[in-house]
Amino acid sequence: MPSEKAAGEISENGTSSQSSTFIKQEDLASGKWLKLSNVYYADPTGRQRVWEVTSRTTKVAGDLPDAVVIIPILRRNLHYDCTILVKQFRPAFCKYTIEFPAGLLDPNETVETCAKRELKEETGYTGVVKHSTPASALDGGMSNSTAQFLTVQIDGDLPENQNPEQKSDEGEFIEVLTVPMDELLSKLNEYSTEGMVVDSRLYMYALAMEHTKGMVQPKTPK
Ligand SMILES: Nc1ncnc2c1ncn2[C@H]1C[C@H](O)[C@@H](COP(=O)(O)OP(=O)(O)O)O1
Repeated sequence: MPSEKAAGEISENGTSSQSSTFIKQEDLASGKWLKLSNVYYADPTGRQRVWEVTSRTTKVAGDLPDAVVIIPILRRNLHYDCTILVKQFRPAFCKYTIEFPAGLLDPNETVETCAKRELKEETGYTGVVKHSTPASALDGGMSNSTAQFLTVQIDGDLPENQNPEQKSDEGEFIEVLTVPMDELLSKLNEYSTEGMVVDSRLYMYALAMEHTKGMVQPKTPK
C-alpha cells in the first residue's frame, strides 16, 4: 500500500504532491537575439517567488525546440566509426568551443530539415536522420532554451561526402574535426587541456559511452 506523504514531499517517481504554479512574466530587457525576464511563481507552499530567465527572441513556437543538435556518425569502409565536431570562437567565453554541429530552427522548418541543413552548412556532409529525441532543456537554471538531438548517419563512401565543403553563413568561421568514436573522451580531455571549452552535452555523450564500457559499474539492487 502506498505510504502517505507530507505536503510537498517528492515521490519516488519524481512527482510532487503539490506543484509550483506560474503567476506572471515581466520582461526586463530585450536585444535582437535574447530577452531577460522576471518569472513570478508560487512554490508548493504557496509562497510567491521570482526567477530571472533568459529566452531567445527567435523561438518559432512553444512546442518546437529553439535549436537542433546533430550527433553525426561517419561510416567509411576500412575506417573506425568517427563523429564530426565543430570548433568555433564563442564570444560568451571569448574562447574556442568544441561542440556537436548545431543551429537554430528556422521558421517553417522541420527539425529533420534543420539538422540536414546545419550539418551541410557547418561540416559539408550529407547524411540520413536515424534517431530524434524530444526537445530537452539546454540550461534550465537560467534559460527556457531547448534543443532536439538528431543522430545523423553519414555514408562517407558516397561521392557527395568525398570532399565535403562547408556553406558557412556570413560571420561563421567553423573548423571541422573528425574524431574516432573510440577516442572521443580522451580527445575531449585533450581539447580541454589545450584551453578549449568542451560543450557539456558532448562531454556527457562521451562519458556515457565510457560508462557503458564498464568504467563505472552501474549498481544493481541486492
Ligand atoms: N546571442 C546572439 N548574439 C548575436 N548573434 C546571434 C546570437 N544568437 C544567434 N545569433 C545569430 C548569429 C548567427 O547568424 C546565427 C547563428 O545561428 P546558428 O548557426 O543557427 O546557431 P549557432 O550559433 O548555435 O551555431 O544567429
